[in-house]
Amino acid sequence: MKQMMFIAGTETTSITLEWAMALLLNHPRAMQKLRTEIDDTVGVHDRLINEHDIPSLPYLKCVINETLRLYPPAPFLLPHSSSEDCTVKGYRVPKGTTLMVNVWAMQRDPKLWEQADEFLPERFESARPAEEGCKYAPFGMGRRSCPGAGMGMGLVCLALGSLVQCFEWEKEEEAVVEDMSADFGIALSKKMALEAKCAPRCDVVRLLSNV
Ligand code: HEM
Repeated sequence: MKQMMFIAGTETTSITLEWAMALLLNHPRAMQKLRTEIDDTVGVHDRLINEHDIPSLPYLKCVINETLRLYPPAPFLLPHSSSEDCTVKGYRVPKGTTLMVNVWAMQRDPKLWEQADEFLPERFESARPAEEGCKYAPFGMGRRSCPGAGMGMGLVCLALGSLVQCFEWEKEEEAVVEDMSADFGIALSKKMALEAKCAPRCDVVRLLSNV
């Protein structure tokens, strides 16, 4: 069980972080808006962002929700199996059928989302992910949805928030950052591993030594 939680919890969070950083590097206005929110709420020099700051950082959550919409780390969720014969919208599903849910397609469906392929974190400012019904499900749905959703969001918030709070970021190689193609499999990873340059904006060593 411990091993399963480790596997399920590490790749999903690291993949989300990589996509989020790539999206922010390609959208400097969003990067600046996020940095301003963190600077205004947490500051730059005195302390590192911590879990108590997360409720006061709505745009950080919008950025992560929008990243999970465009690049859900588990694009087909996990395979499920019907426990009974049933009929769904006229389709007969015999007991024992393996069911895959294509959340990647649902979350980019232009019938469900305006400017579906665009990175617009602001779309989550008014919408609450839990109220988006079946069109937004990066953690799955129902009884077998991700038990680590809260922890996963918290980890990505802290990791992304720290990277933006502590460093100035620049693209290393335009082509690599701008190429947002994905490797589709059980996990949706970035085909070209992200490379970026960073420079400390605050006394990172002193701040980290206080952790
Ligand atoms: C951004 C972070 C994460 C994302 C996007 C994510 C997403 C998912 C998804 C889509 C599923 C399958 C749900 C389904 O098939 O309906 C799942 C299952 C699971 N996740 Fe996560 N996850 C994340 C983080 C974590 C963390 C941090 C942990 C644990 C520490 C975790 C533990 C698990 C476990 C144990 C399952 C299997 C649940 C079952 O089979 O009933 N996940 N996750």
